[in-house]
Amino acid sequence: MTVKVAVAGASGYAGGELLRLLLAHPGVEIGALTAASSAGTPLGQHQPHLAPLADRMLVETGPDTLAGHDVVFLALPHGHSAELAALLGPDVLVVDLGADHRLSDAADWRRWYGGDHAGSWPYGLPELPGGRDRLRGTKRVAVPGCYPTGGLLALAPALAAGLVRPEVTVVSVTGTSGAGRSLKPHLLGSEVMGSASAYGVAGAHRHTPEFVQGLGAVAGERVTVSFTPVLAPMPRGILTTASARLSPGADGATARSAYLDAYANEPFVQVLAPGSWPATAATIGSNNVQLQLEVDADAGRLVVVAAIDNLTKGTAGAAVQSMNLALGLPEATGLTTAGVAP
Ligand SMILES: NC(=O)C1=CN([C@@H]2O[C@H](COP(=O)(O)OP(=O)(O)OC[C@H]3O[C@@H](n4cnc5c(N)ncnc54)[C@H](OP(=O)(O)O)[C@@H]3O)[C@@H](O)[C@H]2O)C=CC1
Ligand SMILES: CC(=O)N[C@@H](CCC(=O)OP(=O)(O)O)C(=O)O
Repeated sequence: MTVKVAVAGASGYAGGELLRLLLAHPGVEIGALTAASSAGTPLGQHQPHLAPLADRMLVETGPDTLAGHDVVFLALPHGHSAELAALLGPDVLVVDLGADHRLSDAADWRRWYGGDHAGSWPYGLPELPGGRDRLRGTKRVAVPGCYPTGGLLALAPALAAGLVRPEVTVVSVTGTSGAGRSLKPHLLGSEVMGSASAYGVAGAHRHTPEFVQGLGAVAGERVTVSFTPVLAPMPRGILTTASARLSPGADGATARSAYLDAYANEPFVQVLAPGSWPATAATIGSNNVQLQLEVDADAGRLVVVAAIDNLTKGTAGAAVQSMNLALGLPEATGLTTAGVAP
C-alpha cells in the first residue's frame, strides 16, 4: 500500500523533519508541499538538507492544493489548522502538528490560546495508557506539544500505579528549534549563545493545561503541575526532569518495576540501566524517549529524567508513528531508534 501525503508548512522546522522521515518511509508518496510567504520557491532554498526534494516547488496552503491526498500533515502555526482541516474531507487522514486540537476543554483553549475552540482529536502519544487504541483507524490526530511528550511519559507510570502524589513539578531544558524558524529577537545567536534562561515560569506556559489534561487522565484524578521551561544554547533536544512526592509504601524498587512493566514492549521508550542518565545528544535524529528514575530518599520524592529530540519524537516522529497506527501500518515504519552522534 502506498499513500499520497501532503505537508503544509513544509518550509518550517517541523515540516522539514517530517519530510526527512517521510523520505525513508516505504509506504508513502510525497505529494504537495505548501507554505505561506515561501510559496513559489523551491524547497531546497529552505531545507538544504533534504536533497532528494530540493527541486520541489512550494505552493500556497489551501484546500485546493491539499486536495487529492490520503494523508495531510498540518505543520502550521497555532490557530491555522482548524479552519483548514474542516475543509478537508472526512476520509482524509489529517495529522495536526500544531496545538489546535490538543485540549478537550473549551475554557482551557480560550484561556491559553484564545479564539474559538475547534474540539479535540485523538492524542498522538501511543505510549500513554489506551493511547494506541485511540489512534488505530482514526482520521484525525492531534500531535502532542514537544514538552508534554517527555513530561507525560516521565510521569505516567508512577501516577497510573498511584506511586506518587498528584502534585508534580516538571522542568524542561529545550533547544532553540522548539520555537520554530521564524525570526524572534530573544533567539538571536548573541542572546542565546552561552546562556540558559527560564521563560513561561510559574504556570505561565501554554503547555501547562496539556500536562494537566494528560496526567489527570492517567491518574484518574486532578493533577497539579508546576512546569518550568528553560531555553538552552543547543539547536535541538529536550531534557525533562520531573518529580513528585512518593505515596506511602512506594519505594525505588516498586517504581522501577512499574516503569519497566509500562514500557517493556514500547519500541521507542528505553528505561536506561541503573546509574545511566539520559542526555539529549543520545536521542538526536531518533524517535526515542530515554528515561531514568531514582528515589530521592531524603526528600521522599521520585525523580524521573527523560530525553527526546523535540523535532523527532517531540513532533514529526510522533506524527509518523500516529499515521502508521491510523493507517494500520506497522507502527515503527519509517522511524528509527538509532540516533546520530556526536
Ligand atoms: N519546532 C518544534 O519543536 C515543534 C513544533 N510543533 C508545531 O509545529 C507547527 C510548526 O512549527 P515549526 O515548524 O516549528 O514552525 P516554523 O516557524 O519553523 O514553520 C512554520 C511553517 O508554517 C508556514 N506558515 C506560517 N504562517 C502560515 C499561514 N498563515 N498559512 C500557511 N502556512 C503558514 C511557514 O511557511 P513560510 O515559510 O512560507 O512562512 C512554515 O512552513 C507549530 O504549530 C508548532 O507548534 C510542535 C512540536 C514541536
Ligand atoms: C523554545 C520554544 O520557544 N519552544 C516552544 C515550544 C513549542 C513546541 O514545540 O510546542 P508546540 O507544538 O505547542 O508549539 C514554546 O515554548 O512555545
